[in-house]
Amino acid sequence: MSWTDSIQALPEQYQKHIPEEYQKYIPHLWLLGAGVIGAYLLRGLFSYLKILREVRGLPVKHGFFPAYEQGLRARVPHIPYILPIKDFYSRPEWDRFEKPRSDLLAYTVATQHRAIYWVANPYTAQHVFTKTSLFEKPTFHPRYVAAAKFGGNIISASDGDDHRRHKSVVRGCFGEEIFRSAWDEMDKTFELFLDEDKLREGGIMEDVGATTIKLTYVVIGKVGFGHEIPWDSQRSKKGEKMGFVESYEVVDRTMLYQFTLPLWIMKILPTKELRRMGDGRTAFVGYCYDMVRSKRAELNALREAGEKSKAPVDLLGAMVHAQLVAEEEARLKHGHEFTPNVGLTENEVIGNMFIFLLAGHETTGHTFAFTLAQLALHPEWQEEVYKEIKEVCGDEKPSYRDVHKLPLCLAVGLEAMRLTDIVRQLFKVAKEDSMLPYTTWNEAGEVTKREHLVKKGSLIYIDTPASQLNPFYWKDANEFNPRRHLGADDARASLNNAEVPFVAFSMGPRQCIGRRFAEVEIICFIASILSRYTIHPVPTHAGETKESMRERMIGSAVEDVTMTPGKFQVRLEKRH
Ligand code: HEM
Repeated sequence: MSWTDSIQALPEQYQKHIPEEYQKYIPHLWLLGAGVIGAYLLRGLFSYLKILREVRGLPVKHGFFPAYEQGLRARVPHIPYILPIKDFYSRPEWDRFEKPRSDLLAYTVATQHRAIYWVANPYTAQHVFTKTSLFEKPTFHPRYVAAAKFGGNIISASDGDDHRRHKSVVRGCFGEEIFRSAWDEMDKTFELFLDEDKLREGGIMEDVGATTIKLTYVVIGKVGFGHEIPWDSQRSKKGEKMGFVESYEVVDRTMLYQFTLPLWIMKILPTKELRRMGDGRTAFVGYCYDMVRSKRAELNALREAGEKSKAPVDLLGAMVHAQLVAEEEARLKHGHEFTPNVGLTENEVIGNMFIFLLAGHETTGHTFAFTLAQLALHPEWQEEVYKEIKEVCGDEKPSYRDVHKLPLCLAVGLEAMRLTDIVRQLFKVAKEDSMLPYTTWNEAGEVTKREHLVKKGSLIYIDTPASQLNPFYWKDANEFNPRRHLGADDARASLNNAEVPFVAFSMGPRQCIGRRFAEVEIICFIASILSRYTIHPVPTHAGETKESMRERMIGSAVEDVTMTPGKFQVRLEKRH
């Protein structure tokens, strides 16, 4: 029997469903299918060989699937060559670069037809972030596609016109009034926390990560959406429509599902939890639309009455306000009422509010937790910060007017973030062929500066945690030393004054637009807590070593959407 006969013989049970006159084509279909698969494999092979040539000269690791995705790599098992998690991810993060003695690594991933580079050099990172003619944001990446689910937004916007359009409105949100509001709300929420958790006179802060995330969540609820969020969660009765606070809480708690599952899946699958997620999303989006429309009507009414509106003190109001300003400017420029394509659509305003909720509190809440852990382990820095607060505020309670005078309060937060980076993976794609600088070193630690030719289309992953632990750039990289963020004049921590480029907020035109907002929250929180309390670790047994406590408090953190602290306690002792 020839091989075509045998192919024809194989799917016999299916053949009877196919009209007889077409049965003779079956072998051709098989051949066509085999040809398509063969062509795909051949293309894969050629592209793989091309990539191997491109990455020659660098330490290279191979894998079949992209086993480096944050949120995935800490959860799935290591399967050599198929899902080689351990080749792609290490803790401490610098280890992966230390062993091959290079702060630039290359990966080939069979399912991705492009070279992939990992950067752990802060200057290379700065180069990639700021050379916008050479590198751009890969908005095709699933992370950004998912983030656009609730409406186009600044984080998912492509570099250039689209990003500029979003930024022109979103930038308008982050003015002095909003920063003051962030301070005042953080201050109020800190007092609420002391009362609710009965810690006014000191005591054990039970689950530090869960508490600090609540603090920033309450603050973004008020400063983002203008709503008072209670300390404890709310639940509507069966059959009742969710109120804003409950829907906000449901969406926030299930953010990963909200960005990955379509609404109809949540509605049809018969699990209570998924249906609750879907109901939460529907209610939350509805409230956002109502809020945007009523804010717009309110501000428009003021404009028509010829009254000047006050700068809003919540982000949603500020965004609607900034949108109206963009439309007004276009009107003045073009001289007519109709202003199409100016600023953001209503859908995009909602999309950006989701981003504020996503980016605006988990990041800062986790930073607070790691900062408390570092301070508990370094009482000497608590005293330094206390001295700064006393010199600036005396016996007065720290307030927003002191925000520029408390650099060390901010620097402890930045240093905790350097040692435990929060966002962790930042991506770029090469727009052109260009040279990427990097460093190698020999056994004796002698450094050689090199360059590697990166071809157009390659993916560049900035490994922010490893960049911030690179010992060839950061002096005593594993030491907790907040002063390294203050610059030579020991003055400002916030103006990229660190001893080498600090990449936790990214850099260049796509750097974190909420950075100052986060910084104000950090300064307020640290000044509030350290002006009144000293912070202490809670050992599990007498004589527990500092190393063991560090491991429990910081080393137990796991990667999720952001770096998430494990459960640990600290003890607050009231100062007298
Ligand atoms: C410690 C706190 C924070 C950290 C570590 C942080 C970090 C980052 C990083 C690394 C990026 C770049 C992301 C990328 O390129 O994919 C980013 C972007 C962004 N962040 Fe933050 N962030 C923080 C707080 C905030 C806050 C409080 C807000 C808003 C209230 C915010 C809003 C944003 C927005 C809107 C972007 C997109 C900027 C753009 O693409 O132009 N972030 N953030």
